[in-house]
Amino acid sequence: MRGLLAFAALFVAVLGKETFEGHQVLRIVAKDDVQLSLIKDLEDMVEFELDFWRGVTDVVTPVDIRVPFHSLQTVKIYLETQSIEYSIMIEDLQTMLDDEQEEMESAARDAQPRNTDSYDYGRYHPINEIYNFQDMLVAENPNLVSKIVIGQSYEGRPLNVLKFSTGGTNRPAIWIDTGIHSREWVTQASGQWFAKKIVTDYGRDPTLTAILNKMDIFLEIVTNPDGYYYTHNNNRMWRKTRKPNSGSSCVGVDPNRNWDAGFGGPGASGRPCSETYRGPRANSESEVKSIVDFVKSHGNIKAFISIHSYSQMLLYPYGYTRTPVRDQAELHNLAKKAITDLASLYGTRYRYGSIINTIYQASGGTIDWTYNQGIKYSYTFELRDTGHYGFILPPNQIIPTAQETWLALMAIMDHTYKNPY
Ligand SMILES: CC(C)C[C@H](C(=O)O)[C@H](C)S
Ligand SMILES: [Zn+2]
Repeated sequence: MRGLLAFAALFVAVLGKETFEGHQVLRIVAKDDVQLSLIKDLEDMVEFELDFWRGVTDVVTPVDIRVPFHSLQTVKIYLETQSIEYSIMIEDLQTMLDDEQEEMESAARDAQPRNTDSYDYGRYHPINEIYNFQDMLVAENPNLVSKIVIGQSYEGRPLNVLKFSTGGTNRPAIWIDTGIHSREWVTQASGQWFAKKIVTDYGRDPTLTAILNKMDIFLEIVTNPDGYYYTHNNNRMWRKTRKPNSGSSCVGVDPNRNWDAGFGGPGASGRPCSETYRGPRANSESEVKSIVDFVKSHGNIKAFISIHSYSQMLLYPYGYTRTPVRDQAELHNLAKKAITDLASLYGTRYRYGSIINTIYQASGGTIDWTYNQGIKYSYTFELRDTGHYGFILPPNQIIPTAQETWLALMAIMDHTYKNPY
């Protein structure tokens, strides 16, 4: 096995594509708070190179950790000697990634779609295909869709935002972003489906038509383009931006810890090698600063929805403090309505609540900042699944995920439309 891994390391060195032979994802369940803190201690054992797919929340919520082969035995002994229960959620990550790659390669051999009707929404697309999709959608719907570039990523890729508008000037608006964490592929895929759904349903669905006759919708599908490109070409597990950190060999900042809301407080890391590294200062990442500048210059955004995966949760502020938001009751009730609508399609069950009470403390987060900007209807989704596949959700779940999520989005957008403020 070690010989194979040495070869894999060589393969990475030569072709620059990280492989994950022998990596396992462990699902760890703490019995009590003592065990929970022992699990949390693993976060600081940097030599294990652990990747927390789902962080420490509370005793009842499992923690999912990707453990590289070289740390597996030590980590399992650490858990077993403390009688901490764990199961192996993914036996060999590379096997799953090989299946995913095979599906993508066979689909990529199909002819390139000539329009957004023949575009395959049921598979994962590389960044150039998503950019082409955006341009086709705009060309096909010139009276409804336009593309604005709100900035550039660190590596110089355009930060494209699709604007859906039926006229007016600076109308009250709804913002949706997907893919700010690049490895959460079901979100960018769902974002493409949402874009097509909007142009398909306008003029047909009375609720959406009413919304778009009075409000605009902004949709940023590839919110972290450098990271997304990197997941396709170098490291499928990449989450952060791709800007180098001075003084460190580790690259990237967590773009969901880089906002000026409780920035630098508990719930983010000051270590550049951490997956939740907050960055040297708030808005240090152009991918974040570009949205900040857009929100401030627009000044009339009424709902802000940032879409992640996985865990099946609908979250509202705050993440950085236990202080409830002023509009907690309304946001809680709306979240309940939204997840009820979501579940009505396929029975997918979501948890909901404030970030800090439902998942874990997270500082410098997107929707904490947008809420503090006065955007009352600020939500974070965590799409499918609850961990069986995690970030490697099979493509046959893309469309069902997008369809059910759309029902929740419509609930939030309709409420925003009917409750102007
Ligand atoms: C609001 C936070 C807790 C969401 C979470 C994260 O950024 O860690 C994503 C689900 S990855
Ligand atoms: Zn995320």
